[in-house]
Amino acid sequence: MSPRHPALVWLRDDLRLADNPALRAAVDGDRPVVVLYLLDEESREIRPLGGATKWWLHESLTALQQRLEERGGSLVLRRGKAEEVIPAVVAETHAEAVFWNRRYGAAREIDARLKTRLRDDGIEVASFSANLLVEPWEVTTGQGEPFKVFTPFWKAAQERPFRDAVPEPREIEGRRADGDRLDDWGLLPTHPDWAGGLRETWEPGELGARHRLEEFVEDRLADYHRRDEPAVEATSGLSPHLRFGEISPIQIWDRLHGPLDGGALRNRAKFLSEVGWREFNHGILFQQPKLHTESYRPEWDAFPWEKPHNAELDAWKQGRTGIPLVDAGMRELWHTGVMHNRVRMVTASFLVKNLLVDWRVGEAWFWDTLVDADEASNPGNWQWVAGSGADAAPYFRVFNPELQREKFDKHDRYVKRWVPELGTDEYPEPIVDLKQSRQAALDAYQHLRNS
Ligand SMILES: Cc1cc2nc3c(=O)[nH]c(=O)nc-3n(C[C@H](O)[C@H](O)[C@H](O)COP(=O)(O)OP(=O)(O)OC[C@H]3O[C@@H](n4cnc5c(N)ncnc54)[C@H](O)[C@@H]3O)c2cc1C
Repeated sequence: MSPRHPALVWLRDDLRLADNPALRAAVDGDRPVVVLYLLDEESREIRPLGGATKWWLHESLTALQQRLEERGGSLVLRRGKAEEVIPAVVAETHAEAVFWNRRYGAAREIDARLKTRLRDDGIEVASFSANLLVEPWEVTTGQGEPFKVFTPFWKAAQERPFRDAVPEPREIEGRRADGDRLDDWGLLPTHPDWAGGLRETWEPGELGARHRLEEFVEDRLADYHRRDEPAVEATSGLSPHLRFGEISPIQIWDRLHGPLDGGALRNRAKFLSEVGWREFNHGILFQQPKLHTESYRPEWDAFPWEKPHNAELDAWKQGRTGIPLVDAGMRELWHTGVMHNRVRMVTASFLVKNLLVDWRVGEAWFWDTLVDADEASNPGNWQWVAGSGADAAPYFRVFNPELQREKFDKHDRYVKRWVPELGTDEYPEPIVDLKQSRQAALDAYQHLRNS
């Protein structure tokens, strides 16, 4: 009998066994399966991971490796340029098929080129919808154009039929191949090890994602109407799990349409609409793959940003601006790898509007420090705050961090958690006058409109 040739499953932002259409297709094909994760920091279309997402990736791959092994599979780790490594692994393993789940940023150009090349070599290649509820090209206006405004987008998206979740394989006929040792990739910080707060906060991996979803639905969804209050634990904390595809939005959707009690049921639509913003941002990324470098609305590239003042920028990054809500948020980010959504808006607005720093500078800091940093939602939201994005907040809407604090953290519970020295001599004076800097921002905006 001739040897059976394997199928290669190339995992990217889909580090899960359940509802993984590419993995499922390979297992169902009655062939041995090589499961590969490739760390590509070299291809032009790839944006290398920041420090916090590298930490997460290490932990998530460790968890995935274990789950694959429990089912008879294994995880092959390779590093390098996708267009060199994938054909090399195909050749080494004599794979006759390659499967992957789609991505939506600039890297899809790599996928398109590889698909053509492998097919030319006689390899079966298939890509799957896995990480969004609907494919961006399926949700269009009556004129067939992509949506630029969230509300009609989300309405149209929900009218589309969603795919069914696919079951997790119970057994995998794994085929081994040469690969790297995860520890040799150096994804974890060492000197200094700044990841203590991340370890305290998170359980990366598919099982962690499932626990988080279940715990949210059972304990916190009923409070989701208080999601804007940073001291209340009312949101899901699912963003990094979604970022790495440890859980799919279809799994979330299905769970939210399963058993729910009254309070949770009342908040379901609002919660799902936030998941809808993730879809919307991916649609925007699909239209504009250079979302982190170019303004979605090109006229914004003429905005007169100030050259960042190093001392001010450091104060912002380190949470020493003398503006309590901004400082609390920036410290939460450094410690936990996330920041509450409302506080993200406030800290971003402060940088872009009160300090007049180009949104790209803040986006890059978040990219390095957020565990949920993703190519669509990070630049999409920064551009939303700056005013240059799709369905963006108008530029003249400058968040007043003191009013936001009064409204959403009335008793300073959140601020005091992160800024315990508030009210003592140790706490710095504000680095800018909020009123004057707001006016300077409005003047700069007027300049853009007149130009
Ligand atoms: C300046 C700025 C930068 C941001 N950068 C990111 C980022 O890199 N990655 C990221 O996932 N989110 C980003 N967000 C959006 C949002 O802050 C986080 O998704 C949210 O705080 C995650 O917490 P949660 O999972 O508890 O959210 P929940 O309220 O429980 O929401 C559920 C899910 O919906 C999605 N979601 C919620 N709000 C948004 C939003 N505004 N845009 C897109 N998706 C959303 C997330 O996947 C989230 O996990 C950013 C927001 C701002 C203002």
